[in-house]
Amino acid sequence: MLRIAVPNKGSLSGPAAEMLHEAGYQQRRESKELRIVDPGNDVEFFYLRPRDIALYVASGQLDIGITGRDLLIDSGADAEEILPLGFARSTFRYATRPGTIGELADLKGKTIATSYEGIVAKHLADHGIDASVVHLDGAVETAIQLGVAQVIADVVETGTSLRNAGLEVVGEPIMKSEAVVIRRTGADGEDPKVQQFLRRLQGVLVARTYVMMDYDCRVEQLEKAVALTPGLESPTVSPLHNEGWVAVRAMVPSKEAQRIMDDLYDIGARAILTTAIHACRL
Ligand SMILES: Nc1ncnc2c1ncn2[C@@H]1O[C@H](COP(=O)(O)OP(=O)(O)OP(=O)(O)O)[C@@H](O)[C@H]1O
Ligand SMILES: O=P(O)(O)OC[C@H]1O[C@H](OP(=O)(O)OP(=O)(O)O)[C@H](O)[C@@H]1O
Ligand SMILES: [Mg+2]
Repeated sequence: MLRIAVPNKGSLSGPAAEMLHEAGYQQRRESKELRIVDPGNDVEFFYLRPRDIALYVASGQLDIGITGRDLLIDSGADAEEILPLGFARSTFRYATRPGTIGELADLKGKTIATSYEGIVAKHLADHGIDASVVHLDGAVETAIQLGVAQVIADVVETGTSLRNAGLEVVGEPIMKSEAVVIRRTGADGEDPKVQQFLRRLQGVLVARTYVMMDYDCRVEQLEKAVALTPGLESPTVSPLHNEGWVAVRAMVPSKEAQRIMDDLYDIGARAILTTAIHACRL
């Protein structure tokens, strides 16, 4: 039975459970459940603190886990990313009061508050900057106002928390993060159970980012039309009853669907439809 770690709280937990549900796995019914078995899929889910997941996976007790890339790197655990999942996207950045720090080198001698000591210590060491790091559990933005630090290093998504605290970012992002599937470093990459799990999640990712597009066009316009909708491998082209016309079917990225429909219309395609993809295996 495949043993999988899933975040039990925080920004990762809702979207992770939703993705697993879309991939056909049973999920817990209430947030106090710490472990469930899905016998139909031969999988056992353990609901753990996101920050602990890399450690459990590195220990070899659990086969794979879902966590944040930033949490994985911060943990220093012997685990590696095998599939990015596209949710809980964020950057990790230094921030301070406007006008206090111009560039990275100005961090020298400062005290930096963060919940991600591992990432910050490594970044400072890589840049040869000698600064102190103070660990806080959360609400790090308030540390400057309360005099615990002159600088913070924290997760930034919309920037609202920084603005509300009257802070501005310093330098470029230290890293970009999103939810990722991880496994123990060097674990068997061919394990069929793991491969099947990854294919299911990849199917959800594709279903979320592509739509199916159908349209009719004149045979003379087919090459131009196919250039607009090349599909993932190649579009399906079927004859229509009306001579000189064909029906075309191809997957297109959802974000580009409206532009592609305009372009197809301009070259004479008609009856252009898009439909959602609910699941797929590529
Ligand atoms: N506002 C946010 N937007 C996107 N991702 C976020 C946000 N806040 C945290 N994350 C991501 O969530 C993961 C941290 O999850 P964790 O549960 O430890 O913290 P949290 O979501 O801040 O929850 P809490 O602080 O309430 O426990 C990291 O990968 C981080 O990048
Ligand atoms: O750029 P934003 O969109 O404002 O998002 C970033 C904020 O979200 C998270 O905080 P959370 O609400 O989880 O509280 P915490 O700081 O206690 O973890 C993170 O730690 C930042 O503070
Ligand atoms: Mg938080």
